[in-house]
Amino acid sequence: MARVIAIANQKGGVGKTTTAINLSACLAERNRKVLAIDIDPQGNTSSGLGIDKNKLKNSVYQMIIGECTLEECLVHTAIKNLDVLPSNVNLAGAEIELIGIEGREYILKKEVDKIRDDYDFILIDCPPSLNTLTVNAMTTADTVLVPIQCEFYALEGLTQLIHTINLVKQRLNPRLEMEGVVFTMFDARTNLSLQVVENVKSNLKQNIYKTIIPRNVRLAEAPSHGLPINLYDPKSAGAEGYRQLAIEVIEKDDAEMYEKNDISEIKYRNKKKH
Ligand SMILES: Nc1ncnc2c1ncn2[C@@H]1O[C@H](COP(=O)(O)OP(=O)(O)OP(=O)(O)O)[C@@H](O)[C@H]1O
Ligand SMILES: [Mg+2]
Repeated sequence: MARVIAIANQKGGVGKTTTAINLSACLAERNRKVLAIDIDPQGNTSSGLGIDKNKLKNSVYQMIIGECTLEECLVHTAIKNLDVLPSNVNLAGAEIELIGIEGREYILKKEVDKIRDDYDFILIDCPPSLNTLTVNAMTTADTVLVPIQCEFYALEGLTQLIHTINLVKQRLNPRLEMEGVVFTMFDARTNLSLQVVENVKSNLKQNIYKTIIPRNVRLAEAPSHGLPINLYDPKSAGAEGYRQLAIEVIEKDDAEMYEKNDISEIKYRNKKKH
């Protein structure tokens, strides 16, 4: 059954979408079946994976307001093992349309529950706010992955985010856990990047991924070609970073599954390795 990871941070421009695109693609490259869900009206995960977001008949918006099913908005990308639920600017209207609708926090979960068994990982790219769409993602998810940009204001807003995660856990999704924090846009030439990493490590009790994503211009260029980094420039430092992160995410997921001692799942995964 898929591990569902919401990629969230209400701070803008910290690398949520870049992580959603490239972690999805690097997990798919390791033979995991992946669904990337774009619930940001900016639709950058969709376009970054080569989907023409303005030509969609069905998107997450139609699914959220009940006009289509998940399967009707699913797109199989040209990348092996990788599907996308795309979004576009229409989704910006959903927030208002959902006001007063009972169970609006569970709309995404109800759809995703139908296809959980079809994937190994489902990654949800959240918008830069703690709105109904982000709450839908957290209600659907098993864990929340928080990208943190290596810059001076890195920790700003993190308390609020952790508070929101705890609220969702108490009231809507008791299963929800913190996946961990991943540092993005690390610049080895500056002391500031190093200071931010040290500061966050000493202040945060959450799991912190060992992999640190470097600042790499190839990562910024890749979306304009509609390609993830492992296809756009497989030898770049950015590709190396996201491949390493994918390995860590798989190892964490495997370790938790072994802890649960789920024999059928262990057999299934052992087969995937070969
Ligand atoms: N490691 C990196 N190296 C270089 N550029 C990066 C890196 N990660 C992200 N960027 C660039 O930084 C900008 C913001 O990244 P991204 O869109 O992933 O952030 P975001 O958190 O999804 O933003 P938003 O909050 O608007 O959704 C983009 O232009 C992206 O190409
Ligand atoms: Mg984004």
